[in-house]
Amino acid sequence: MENLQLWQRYQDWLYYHAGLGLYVDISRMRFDESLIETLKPKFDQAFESIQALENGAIANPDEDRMVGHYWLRNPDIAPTEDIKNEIVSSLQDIDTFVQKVHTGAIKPPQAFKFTDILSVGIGGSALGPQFVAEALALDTAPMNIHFIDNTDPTGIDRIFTRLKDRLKSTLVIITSKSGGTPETRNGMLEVKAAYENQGLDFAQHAVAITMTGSKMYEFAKSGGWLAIFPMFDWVGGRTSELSAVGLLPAALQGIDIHQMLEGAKIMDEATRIRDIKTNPAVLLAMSWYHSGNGKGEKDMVMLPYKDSLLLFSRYLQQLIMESLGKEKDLDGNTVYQGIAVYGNKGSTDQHAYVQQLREGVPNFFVTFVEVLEDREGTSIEVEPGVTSGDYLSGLLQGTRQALYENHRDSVTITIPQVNALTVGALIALYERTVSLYACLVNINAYHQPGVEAGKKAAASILELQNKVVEAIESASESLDITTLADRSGATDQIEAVYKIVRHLAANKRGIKLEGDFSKPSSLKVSAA
Ligand SMILES: O=P(O)(O)OC[C@H]1O[C@H](O)[C@H](O)[C@@H](O)[C@@H]1O
Repeated sequence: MENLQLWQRYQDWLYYHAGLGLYVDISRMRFDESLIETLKPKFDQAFESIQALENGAIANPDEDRMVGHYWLRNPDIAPTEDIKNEIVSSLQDIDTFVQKVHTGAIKPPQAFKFTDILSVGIGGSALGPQFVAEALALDTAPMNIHFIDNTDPTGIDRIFTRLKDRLKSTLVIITSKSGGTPETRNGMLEVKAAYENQGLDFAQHAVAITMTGSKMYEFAKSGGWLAIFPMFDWVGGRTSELSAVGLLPAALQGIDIHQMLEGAKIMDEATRIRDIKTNPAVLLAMSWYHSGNGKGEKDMVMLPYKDSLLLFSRYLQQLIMESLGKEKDLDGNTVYQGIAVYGNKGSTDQHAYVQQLREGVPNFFVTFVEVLEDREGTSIEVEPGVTSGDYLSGLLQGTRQALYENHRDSVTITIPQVNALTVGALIALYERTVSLYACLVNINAYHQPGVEAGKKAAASILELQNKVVEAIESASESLDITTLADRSGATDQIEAVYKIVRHLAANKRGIKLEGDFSKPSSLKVSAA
């Protein structure tokens, strides 16, 4: 296509939201108008099911749950008065609690004020707060946030080392919707032990965000923790950033959570419009559909040209891949759906893998995120008439063009600034796009049956570990791995037994492993 034709296509397809100053440009996706005709009936159906969802239909049949993250930013549309009140009072509780923490009305026993936040959670209970902290928290924030989002002892120790003497002025937020996620439970127990080791009263530092009645809820309640904020049954983990999960840590960092909610509310309204060309989420869903042929054949490379948006792609990885990565469609057919998401930031990634994007396997489309304002204040000139920000802008344009010329498509989202309003809007834009796309390809975006398999397998490995240790302790001689597996009642799980003893031996857990490590069958195991 000639440049002038492209310019026309750009104008024909440009979406602009005046209130948010947000643009969506899909002109560099090579679809033709016939796609609209094909997709129109599917979109009509999608609008119906999304409205039903917003009205409180059971949208997650597996878990018999409503899906209500849209109500969080507009409680007036909640399906019942009770739900509306829950949302409003949770928000008030957050505001009050945060104000008291900031003024020192709620303070740790051994310091004047809370200075830091330690957030313990995983998946949807970590990714949103991490993205928003990176995007919006200032260096002058009233409190600094740290995350434990894994059960990695070294990772946990690194945080303790960083906090050192500040543990006594750190507020710990344990976030788990289910209240039963093992990684989060472990993180909580590790943090609790660290407080006790320093002679500090953990309960006076601890806050839980979880569903009422969960294991974590009972633990926090019986332990007399500072506060418990509710996680609602009808908010999924990956769409929970605008519930207490994201709002409490954000507000503690001095981020304007009301603006975040406002941005999301405005975007929700914009993406309710039942039209293809004037609904930004429809434009994105259509682009995804076109690019991957409705089967996720192409990966989504997220390239925000702004350091503060570095974690956007990581956040979207869960939102998109956990929602869309499904084996079965709603009719039970095997479909293997999904869209793979990766990316960090531009222009940095241009010096890493853009070579492959430009010339290698054409199995992706790019989403550029452009931020118009370079910085607050003026910039120096790095060359006559040119600033660092001009470079960033030029590199984005250049990469978009170079990719397009080589038949690599892209979408570009442009925002005026990274601020609470636009971040809230971006979250809502992608939440809605995921909902719409899931309807287009006829899958349930709101369950995650595949996640359970790994969790169950891990639990059975830990059970086996206990049997293996018993077998070693009750043996009077050293055992080879085959015999050990037999005695553990796990003859056919010999590889798992081998890996368990290798791990225990590496961690001074009272087990000795001897022999030729390149030949596992030669190894002898005994109690150390
Ligand atoms: O918040 P939690 O209940 O601890 O869950 C944390 C995460 O657990 C699982 O991996 C789910 O698949 C995620 O969707 C969820 O965000």
